[in-house]
Amino acid sequence: MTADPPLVLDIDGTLTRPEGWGIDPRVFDPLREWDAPVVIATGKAFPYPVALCHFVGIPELVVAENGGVVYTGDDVFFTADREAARAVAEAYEAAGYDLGWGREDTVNRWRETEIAVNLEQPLEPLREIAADHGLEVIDTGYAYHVKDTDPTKGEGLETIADHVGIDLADCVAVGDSINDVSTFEAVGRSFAVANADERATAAADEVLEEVHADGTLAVLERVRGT
Ligand SMILES: O=C(O)COP(=O)(O)O
Ligand SMILES: [Mg+2]
Repeated sequence: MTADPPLVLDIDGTLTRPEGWGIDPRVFDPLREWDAPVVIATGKAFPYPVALCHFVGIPELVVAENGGVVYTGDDVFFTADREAARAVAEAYEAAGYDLGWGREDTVNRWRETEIAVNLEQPLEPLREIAADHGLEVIDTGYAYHVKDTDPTKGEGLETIADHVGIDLADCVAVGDSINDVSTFEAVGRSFAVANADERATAAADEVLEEVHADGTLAVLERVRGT
């Protein structure tokens, strides 16, 4: 007997349309019909992956904010220090810079543990201020994330796997950037889409020929029922 393997999917760069932004609608049906848990592991703020699960129509199994927030479907865990990230944002703004998302900033408004900065903003002062506060800055290709070095998507995934009772060795992960490396290290099989950055490409078991959701859809075809 064969069964679909549990999935661990990144959002930006992985479920996106070939042009790089917006969820590709072709992923909705296969994910809703997937016969095993689907974990969404993202750098985005907590409400975004929850909403994605809600609208796809799958149980909410979520690693958000690069591991800073974990939702097992029953319990929420916060595993990083919100105050430190907020202090970095304030110091960056006090130095005359801007997070770059406009006045109402819906990118950070509901963030609980880290801060995201628009890629068009200066990186070096951000890195320096973050380092002064003991935090790191990672570039996902979609934003700079000011975060604790400690929690990762991979650790968040372990929490969910324990709770839901899935074996990480059975899991298949797809991702595109540095924040997916810890996921790739945690699971049995990992795939980097063709648009992935160097770190994700080096960490993945396999690098796909297809970009974005085309890559993810190709993986679903291959691993379905295996
Ligand atoms: O929030 C980002 O910068 C990237 O998000 P992702 O982890 O879903 O690709
Ligand atoms: Mg990504």
